[in-house]
Amino acid sequence: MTLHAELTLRRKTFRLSVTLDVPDGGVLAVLGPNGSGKSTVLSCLAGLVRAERAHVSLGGRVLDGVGVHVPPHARRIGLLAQHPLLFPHLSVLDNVAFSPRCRGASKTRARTVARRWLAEVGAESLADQAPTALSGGQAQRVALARALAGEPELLLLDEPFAALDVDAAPAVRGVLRRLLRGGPRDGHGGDRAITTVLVTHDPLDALTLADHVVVLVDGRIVEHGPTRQVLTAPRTAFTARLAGLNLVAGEAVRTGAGVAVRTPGGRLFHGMPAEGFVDGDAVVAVFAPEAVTVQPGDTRVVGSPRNVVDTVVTAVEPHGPVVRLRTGEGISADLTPASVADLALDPGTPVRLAVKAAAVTVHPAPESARRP
Ligand SMILES: Nc1ncnc2c1ncn2[C@@H]1O[C@H](COP(=O)(O)OP(=O)(O)OP(=O)(O)O)[C@@H](O)[C@H]1O
Repeated sequence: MTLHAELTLRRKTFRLSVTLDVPDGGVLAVLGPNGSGKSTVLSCLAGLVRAERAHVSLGGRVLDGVGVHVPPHARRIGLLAQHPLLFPHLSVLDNVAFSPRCRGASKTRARTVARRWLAEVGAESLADQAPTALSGGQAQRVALARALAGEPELLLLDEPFAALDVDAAPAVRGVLRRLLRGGPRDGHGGDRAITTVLVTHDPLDALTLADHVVVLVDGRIVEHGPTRQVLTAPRTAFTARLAGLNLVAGEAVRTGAGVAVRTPGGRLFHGMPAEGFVDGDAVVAVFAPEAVTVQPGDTRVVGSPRNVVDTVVTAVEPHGPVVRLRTGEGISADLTPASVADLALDPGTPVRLAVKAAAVTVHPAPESARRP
């Protein structure tokens, strides 16, 4: 079902103002720093929190509007939170059967539906267990089965892997990926994917599960678009950090071959324009930590890197097979452990960073950065 939502809410100093659209069967990821309003958006959609102004419709059915506020249980929305919150006094099977029972199914029919959904999430063998006997990953799979057994028209996922340990998360992630990407969804063996809003802190989950993403900062959407596009060409520092990219913001200065970003401190950062700019446009330069070469602070630069930054190391962190160096200019660089040892890099070490202009892409800054 197509979701359209316009939500406005004020809470002391926090103000939320968002518009979301998710096509039928689409998966929208909501990313954002702590306190940016992600959970509030889900609570409003679920009907648990009432926005001051809301227009929410699902497949044309108005859930919130002028004089309309459909209560949570009548919305046909499934919610999966970080913690499974299973009913401790019911068996696994009856936890899942609870959803169809709420929709009026007989006990026998509800249990048949529940068994089918437990099989869908690979938990059929747990049917007779008590929730207290389950591991975190098992309980989350059962909670997912319960959310889906109600045949919701919209699925809300609030950091569904956040409370799982590293061993349990991949299995639940795999189940969700399969379910969100097709598979029996409508209770009658059809293969319609369910419209989903996923709140996550993990860019990989956004990339593997969601078609589109919105980035929420301080209750406002600062970036939106196809997931891969937003995460490979971030426009805000938050998204760049999340995507593991460097971002330098400033105003455009056209140069002979390309464009440079003049930072508020007056530094020029040369790159390749992603689109046409005029001088003074608000822009961001984006480049990968692998594109940054690191030399001792007193090195003469050889070759033709257009961007040279003298700074100091602030942190040296393991990052998969490489070491990520953070520096005083907010620029990160990836090096091999051997290079870090050769260069004797520690916090406080002066370094000279170099980045070729060809490795830097310049994008327009988001609308919010243009406002005074
Ligand atoms: N029950 C509440 N009463 C008052 N203020 C609240 C309540 N819940 C959240 N807030 C405030 O509303 C704002 C948005 O919170 P919300 O939990 O939606 O953010 P979030 O993006 O989900 O954060 P996180 O990633 O930490 O879960 C924050 O300023 C928060 O302090």
